[in-house]
Amino acid sequence: MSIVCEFKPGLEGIPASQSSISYVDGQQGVLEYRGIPIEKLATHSTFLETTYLLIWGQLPTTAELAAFEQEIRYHRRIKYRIRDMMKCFPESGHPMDALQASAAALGLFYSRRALDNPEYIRAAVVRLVAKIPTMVAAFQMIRKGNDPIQPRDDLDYAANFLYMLNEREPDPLAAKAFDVSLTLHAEHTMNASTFSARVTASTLTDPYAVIASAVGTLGGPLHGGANEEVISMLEEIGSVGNVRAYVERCIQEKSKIMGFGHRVYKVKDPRAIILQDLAEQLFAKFGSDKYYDIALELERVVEEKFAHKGIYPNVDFYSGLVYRKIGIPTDLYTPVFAIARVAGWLAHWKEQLAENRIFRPTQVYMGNHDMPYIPIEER
Ligand SMILES: CC(=O)SCCNC(=O)CCNC(=O)[C@H](O)C(C)(C)COP(=O)(O)OP(=O)(O)OC[C@H]1O[C@@H](n2cnc3c(N)ncnc32)[C@H](O)[C@@H]1OP(=O)(O)O
Ligand SMILES: O=C([O-])CC(=O)C(=O)O
Repeated sequence: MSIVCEFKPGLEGIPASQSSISYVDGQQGVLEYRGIPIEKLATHSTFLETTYLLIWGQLPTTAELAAFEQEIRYHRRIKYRIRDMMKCFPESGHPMDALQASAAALGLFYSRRALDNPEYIRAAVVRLVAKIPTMVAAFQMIRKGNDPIQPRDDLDYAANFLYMLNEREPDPLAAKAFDVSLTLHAEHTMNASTFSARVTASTLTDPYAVIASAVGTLGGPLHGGANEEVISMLEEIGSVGNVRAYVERCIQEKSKIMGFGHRVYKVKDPRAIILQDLAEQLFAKFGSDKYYDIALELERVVEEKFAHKGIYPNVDFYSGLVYRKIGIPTDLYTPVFAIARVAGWLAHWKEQLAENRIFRPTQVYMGNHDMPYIPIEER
């Protein structure tokens, strides 16, 4: 019996799972993790506390959080074989490709699958949350010709990453802004990379393969890769006076304006509002950014031209301006997004395992039937 159902390109509006991890109301601009509004988490929580919330379903007690933070600290280091492997990567390679390969390589060391054992799940969560930032920072050091910087146990998660990246302790405001940005990027319902993670998880493969497949999906310019593209676009526009002509050219050529539009949000992304505020706090302390005025004008002109289509800044629009002020190189913006989204991917991995059925959708076949086989000499 064949079931006839309507094909929806990009599976728009089709539920791919039941989930209690996060919630988005795209008309009202609401995002909640486990029912808690993102604004509250950005103000009161930390990335590691939020990670715990996403993965284990409730906010940790003081003791639970301390134990989790301690485990993460303990597992931050990466094996020398992983560092040596990274030294063989071409310096010109994109850091997202380096991260995908390195995440997959973790499976070589820890691939024993005990997916029904909560201790195995916790160990995999801890290793991935702890080691992904170390791998991102290590590739940055290695491609500059330096040895990776060892993590520092006296620094918290965000400050330690910035330290490993720049070889100096970050300013407290920069570290705080980075931590908030990680919280904002940690999870977002059934986006492309999370869907990819859940499909991979549903085959009961190891969690390192799950994360590697999600990293590969996040990198595309229509998804997490847009944060890097936004800065290239602001560079190309060059001045406030060029903004209108740039938008008009995009309309004429039917090309996408990076950092705008979203499958779910039809208003300004609530995370973009918080990121813009973070950027302004950083500018107030460390001086403004010449691209900020261009970004503001771009937002104004896009709203004028596209409000009827519900196209507003998404999470990728202002994040790059925050990262630039913190001193993160442009091609690390998407790996930094991945550091955060690992939390959401792992929450979905765990949720998928709890009620697993392998993903195996169908297709609408558009080809021919019963075609003749034409011998090669007659073609
Ligand atoms: C973390 C994240 O992944 S956030 C998203 C990051 N991606 C970007 O910023 C890239 C730019 N944005 C886009 O490409 C899209 O808005 C996406 C991929 C985010 C969402 O795509 P979809 O839901 O498939 O929307 P779709 O591409 O069908 O666009 C719907 C309409 O809005 C227009 N539109 C959507 N986004 C944009 C944009 N950024 N610039 C110009 N027009 C746009 C489309 O041209 C289309 O117009 P039409 O109906 O007249 O043909
Ligand atoms: O939800 C989406 O489609 C894209 C995404 O990951 C996000 O906005 O964080």
